[in-house]
Amino acid sequence: MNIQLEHLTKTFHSPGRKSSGEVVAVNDFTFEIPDGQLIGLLGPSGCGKSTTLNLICGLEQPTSGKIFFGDRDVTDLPPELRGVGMVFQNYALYPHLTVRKNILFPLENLKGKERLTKEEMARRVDQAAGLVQIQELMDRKPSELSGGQQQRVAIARALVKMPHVLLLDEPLSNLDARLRLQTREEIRKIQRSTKITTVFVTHDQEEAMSISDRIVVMKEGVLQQIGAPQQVYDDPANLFVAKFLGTPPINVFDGQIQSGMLCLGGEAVLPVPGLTDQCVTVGIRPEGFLPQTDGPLSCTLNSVEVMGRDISVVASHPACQSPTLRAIITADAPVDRNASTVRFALKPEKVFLFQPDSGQRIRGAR
Ligand SMILES: Nc1ncnc2c1ncn2[C@@H]1O[C@H](COP(=O)(O)OP(=O)(O)OP(=O)(O)O)[C@@H](O)[C@H]1O
Repeated sequence: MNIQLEHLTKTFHSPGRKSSGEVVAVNDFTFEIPDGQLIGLLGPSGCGKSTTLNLICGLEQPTSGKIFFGDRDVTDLPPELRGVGMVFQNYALYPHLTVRKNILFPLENLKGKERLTKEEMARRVDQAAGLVQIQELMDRKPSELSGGQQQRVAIARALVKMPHVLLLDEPLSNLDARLRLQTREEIRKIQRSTKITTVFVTHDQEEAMSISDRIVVMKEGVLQQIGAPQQVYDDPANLFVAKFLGTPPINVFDGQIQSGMLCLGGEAVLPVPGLTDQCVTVGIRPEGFLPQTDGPLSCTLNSVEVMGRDISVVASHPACQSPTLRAIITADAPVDRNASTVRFALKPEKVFLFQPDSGQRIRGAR
C-alpha cells in the first residue's frame, strides 16, 4: 500500500507557549512512501516525527492537507478503519495477559463482519508469533520476558490484523545497545518478509540509515531531504542534513572562495570551478582527508587513535568551527604520530559548500 502525504500540516495551540502560543509540528509535508518500503523518519527531538506518525495512523487530525493510502483518501477516517498497525516506544503490553492473549487482543476486538472465527484467530496469532519468532514464549506474561522479547510481542500484536501499513515510533529506544542492533535487524527482516509499507521513527541517524530504504530528514516541522540513506549522506541538501548524518560527524570550517579556489585559513586547498568569490561554510566528511606530505591543508596534530582497520586522526585548524577535527583514514596511511603537524589533500566528493547564513548547499561545476 503506498502512502501519499499532500501538503500535510499540523499546528498545535498551547497557551503556555511564548510568542503566539502556536507550534507548527508538521509544516506542509508532501511526499510519497512507496508500497513495500521501509521509511525512516529522522530528526532531533521535537522536529515532528511522532506527530507525522500520529497523523498517518489517525490519532491526530491534520490542520490542513491530505493523506492517501493507495487511491483512498483516509484523512477523515478513524484509526481503526485505516488498517494500520502501530508499535510505540513503551510497547504497552497488557501485563496481566499472556503473550498469546496480548497478540490475540486486537482480533478479539474486531466488530461486525470483520470478526473472525476462533480457529482463524488462533491461526493468525501463530502466524504473527512465527514472524517474530516467539512461539516458545506464548504462555509467559510480559514481566517474564526480556526487553527485546517484549518488543517482538508488540510487533506481533501490530502484525496480527495484517495491516497495510506498519508504524513504529522509536521502537528500540528502551533496549540496550546490543539488543537494539539485533532487534533492528529483525525488524528489517520481518519487514522484508511481510513487505508491509513501514514507517519507522527514530532520532538515531545510524539506526535510520542502517534499516531504511529511504530516510526523511526533518527539522522543526520542516522536511529537509528525502532519499536513499547513502544518497542523502553523499549529497546533503543543506548543512543541517550534512551535520545530522554521519559518525563521526562532518567537520565544519569557515572558508572563502577566491579565484576558483577554496581557501581555509588563507590556504588554497581545493579547486572549486564555476563559483564566484564569496564566504562559504565548508563541510568535510572524516573520510575526505588524504594524508600527504605536501598536502595543501596543514593542521596541528593532536592525537592518533587506532580503530583497527582505520585510524582516527584528531587535529586542529584555525578555520575549523570546532576545537578539533577528526579524519578517518586507513591504518597504512603515512601519518607520523610523533609529528606536530599533519598535512592533508582533500577528496573533492567529500567536501560540501554551504551558504553561511541559510546553510543551503552551494553547488559548483563539479
Ligand atoms: N498535543 C500537543 N500539544 C501541543 N504541542 C504539541 C503536542 N504534541 C506535540 N507538540 C509539539 O509539536 C512539536 C513536535 O512534537 P513531536 O512529538 O512530533 O516531535 P518528535 O520529533 O517526535 O520528538 P521526540 O523525538 O522528542 O519524540 C514539539 O514542539 C511538541 O512540543
